[in-house]
Amino acid sequence: MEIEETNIEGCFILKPRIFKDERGSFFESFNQKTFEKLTGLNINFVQDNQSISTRGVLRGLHFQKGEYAQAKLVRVTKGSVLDVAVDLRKDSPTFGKHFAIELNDQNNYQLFVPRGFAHGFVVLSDQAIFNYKCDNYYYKDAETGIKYDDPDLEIDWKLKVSEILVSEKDNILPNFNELNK
Ligand SMILES: Cc1cn([C@H]2C[C@H](O)[C@@H](COP(=O)(O)OP(=O)(O)O[C@H]3O[C@@H](C)C(=O)[C@@H](O)[C@H]3O)O2)c(=O)[nH]c1=O
Repeated sequence: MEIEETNIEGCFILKPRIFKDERGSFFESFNQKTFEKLTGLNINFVQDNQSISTRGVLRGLHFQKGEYAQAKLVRVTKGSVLDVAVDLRKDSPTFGKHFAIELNDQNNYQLFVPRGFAHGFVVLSDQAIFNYKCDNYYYKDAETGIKYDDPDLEIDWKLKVSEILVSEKDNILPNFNELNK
């Protein structure tokens, strides 16, 4: 496993060591000891999630408020997505900036998104299976987010607007500036 810190402090790309042989391939998708050694973090993941989506589906940008905030370790086990993490830490030099990366079933990269971020992804392949670990439980009443096409965030989602499909809930999320009032 190799690790790369992104332009946003605390946000890491994890690149697994993939063993290939005549049968196929193998990699460790999570190893607590390695994760702690490489990130220097002591995170206790308590929930694993999976979603399946078709091309153009955009889930996000989501986060849970206050004490319900979640750090996430995200990856794609089928297909390809553009994954985006937006820094919402008010004291951060990269507040309001985002990091975007293509995660797919070829590179098997994982993105670690700390607490204090909004997170979302759009599916670039016909279908994608998205898997992630969270360090805090889902809590419906704490759910919120930012509208994916927020003008201040300037995220390039790589697809045409007409190709993007969001849930009703995500379509009425507030803008970034409303959040900061
Ligand atoms: C996220 C979540 C949803 N649900 C339920 C609520 C709802 O009925 C159904 C679908 O929920 P959503 O529409 O919120 O699912 P989704 O849009 O996939 O939400 C996820 O998006 C990505 C980008 C994230 O970062 C995640 O943290 C999470 O917010 O699943 C749970 O039971 N547990 C959970 O942890």
